[in-house]
Amino acid sequence: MKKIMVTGGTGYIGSHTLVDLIENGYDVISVDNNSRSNPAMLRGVEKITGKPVKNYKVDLCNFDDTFAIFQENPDISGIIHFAAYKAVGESVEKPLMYFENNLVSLINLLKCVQEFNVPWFVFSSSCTVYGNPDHSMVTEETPPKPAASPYGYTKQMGEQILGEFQKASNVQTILLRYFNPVGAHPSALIGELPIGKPQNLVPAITQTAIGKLPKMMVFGDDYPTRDGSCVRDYIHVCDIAHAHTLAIQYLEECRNNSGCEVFNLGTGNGVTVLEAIHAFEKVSGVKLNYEIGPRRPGDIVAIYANNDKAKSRLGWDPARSLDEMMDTAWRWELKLKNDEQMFTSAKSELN
Ligand SMILES: NC(=O)c1ccc[n+]([C@@H]2O[C@H](COP(=O)([O-])OP(=O)(O)OC[C@H]3O[C@@H](n4cnc5c(N)ncnc54)[C@H](O)[C@@H]3O)[C@@H](O)[C@H]2O)c1
Ligand SMILES: O=c1ccn([C@@H]2O[C@H](COP(=O)(O)OP(=O)(O)O[C@H]3O[C@H](CO)[C@@H](O)[C@H](O)[C@H]3O)[C@@H](O)[C@H]2O)c(=O)[nH]1
Repeated sequence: MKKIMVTGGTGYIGSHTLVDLIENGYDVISVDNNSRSNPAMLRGVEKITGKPVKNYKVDLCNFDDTFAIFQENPDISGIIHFAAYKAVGESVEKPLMYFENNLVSLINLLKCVQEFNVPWFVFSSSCTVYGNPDHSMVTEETPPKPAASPYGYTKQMGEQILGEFQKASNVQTILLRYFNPVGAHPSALIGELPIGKPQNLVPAITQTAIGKLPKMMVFGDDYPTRDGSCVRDYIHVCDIAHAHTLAIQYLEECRNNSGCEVFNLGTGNGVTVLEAIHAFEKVSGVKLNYEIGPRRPGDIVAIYANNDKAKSRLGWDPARSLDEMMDTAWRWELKLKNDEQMFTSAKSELN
């Protein structure tokens, strides 16, 4: 059984990917310092899969502690590197914190990859690398534009570091550019746990619907789109998670032609903010208290994926609908309300 190290395994996408890897026969370990997540998330992973999962509570910016994990696990076949800070606004306020955390952790990991001859590496990138594109539909060949934030630069630089490292080391590398991951596992045992006031659309919707937030704001309805609100490519987190298993299988079967390959992970459908809200209202039966506000500075007008490459090369089939995304996000929010106790008590484990 191949062993995969998942960094950021107690986070949103990492936890769903642990489930998918285990269900597809991989042995996993997680490395997460819980700086942005709740350790209780792994209990959900264990409940779904029936398997215990070990998390190393280590800051990947600490080289010695990171190295020690590899010494203990010299049989790691691949790394899926999710661990990073991801809040765009915070990155504008604290750029050094973002450059340090997201880049030092990556470099430390790559030094260990070199030392321990780990053959496969999968990196969490983002459609943020395309900036505000000239055409809304982007392919992997669409040239990256200057990033809109320090966070975006960490993803662009991460891709560049990996591209150069791959040429020098021959480590088989895949860069996955996620569009907008949303929703939760259908069991409602794991999902997204935003820290503080949610900045992203779907958690803002579900927290408003449940009454944690009094109302939500639609950031602008005067864009040149079909209803004036911004267009994004929302993609179910379980479909994103499965793409990682497929990426590992792709590397395992030596189908990686160039050594460092990029894949867009989106559904290929552009959805406006208002369409997303209406889909939520339909599946939940809850009328959302929202109002139209001003544009959010830095927002991209419209972007969605051309996902042909991931479909044809990885055999990926992102089949879950917008309704399923909203339904699972809502059921997770309802579950959180009931299980608040579990997450509050688990919070005492944080740091
Ligand atoms: N969620 C999105 O919308 C989205 C979109 C595009 C790309 N991404 C990228 O995908 C990855 C995962 O995102 P997510 O939504 O699961 O985020 P998340 O915040 O839920 O998970 C990231 C995890 O990394 C951990 N972490 C951060 N720095 C660490 C460090 N130095 N050492 C050890 N652990 C550390 C955090 O505690 C957290 O559990 C990130 O790299 C993010 O930039 C996310
Ligand atoms: O309360 C809210 C929150 C969001 N939006 C709008 O909803 C859309 C989506 O916003 P959001 O969920 O914040 O996603 P993005 O702005 O597309 O950014 C996300 O998706 C990018 C691409 O994956 C990642 O790089 C970023 O880290 C991640 O925050 C945008 O038009 C926002 O203006 C609102 O109208 N009201």
